[in-house]
Amino acid sequence: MSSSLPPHKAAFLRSALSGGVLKFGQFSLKSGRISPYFFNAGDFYRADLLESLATAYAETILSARREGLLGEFDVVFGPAYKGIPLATATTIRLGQLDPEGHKNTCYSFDRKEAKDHGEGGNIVGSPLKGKKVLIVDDVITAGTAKREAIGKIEKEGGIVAGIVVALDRMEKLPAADGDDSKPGPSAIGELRKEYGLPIIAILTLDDIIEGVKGLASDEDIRRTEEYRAKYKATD
Ligand SMILES: O=P(O)(O)OC[C@H]1O[C@H](OP(=O)(O)OP(=O)(O)O)[C@H](O)[C@@H]1O
Ligand SMILES: O=C(O)c1cc(=O)[nH]c(=O)[nH]1
Repeated sequence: MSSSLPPHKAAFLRSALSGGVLKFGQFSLKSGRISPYFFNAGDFYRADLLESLATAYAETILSARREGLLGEFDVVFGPAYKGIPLATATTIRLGQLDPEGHKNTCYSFDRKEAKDHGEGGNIVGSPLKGKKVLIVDDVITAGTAKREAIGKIEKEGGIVAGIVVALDRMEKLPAADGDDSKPGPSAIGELRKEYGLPIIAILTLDDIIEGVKGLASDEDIRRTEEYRAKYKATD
């Protein structure tokens, strides 16, 4: 493992590789692109992997707070479905790593379909009214799911404080005319501009390429570098 990555990034990358969460090969993305690498946060389902995932999110959040990149928040919100374990595990870990700052931090998540019996509604966990809410999710591909989550939180009276994701793929949005050779912004860049929110990633594609040297094959790294050169966003 390259030592140039900060320890929490290196540890996260190591467990993503050992748990098969980060894979190299040939994968079709939501955008239709064929990618030589894929990161499936849904594969962090084993106790040790989930613990390392929660640690990576919590440490990234705490270090962003220390560096002034992220403001205060009361609630960690995970958009259904894959965001749900991320939000609950991150909330527990924040409380363990920084009890003074986070023993009262809450979690919340949405239902994909509103429940019309029992307690009803489409939010589970902490009420959001008047609360500062941090969204945690796995990746941002087009930004659609994050826009939807922001809409739901604001509808409940919450104030979105920022977004934390596991991976910034650093790639440009697909061009409307299908011509991917033109330069363009990333979905993360567009969301930052649109909402003026801090958006923080545990790992970027640059971190992956740097960190997997010696762990992935030269061929996988070369194909990933080629992919980065082809699709890298301008922001
Ligand atoms: O639209 P974006 O903001 O770029 O994000 C892409 C999202 O799409 C997927 O989730 P999906 O909404 O398919 O739900 P899931 O968590 O149930 O898989 C994926 O897990 C990301 O969270
Ligand atoms: O763009 C996607 O569809 C995508 C890429 C990735 O690395 N991981 C993921 O869950 N989705």
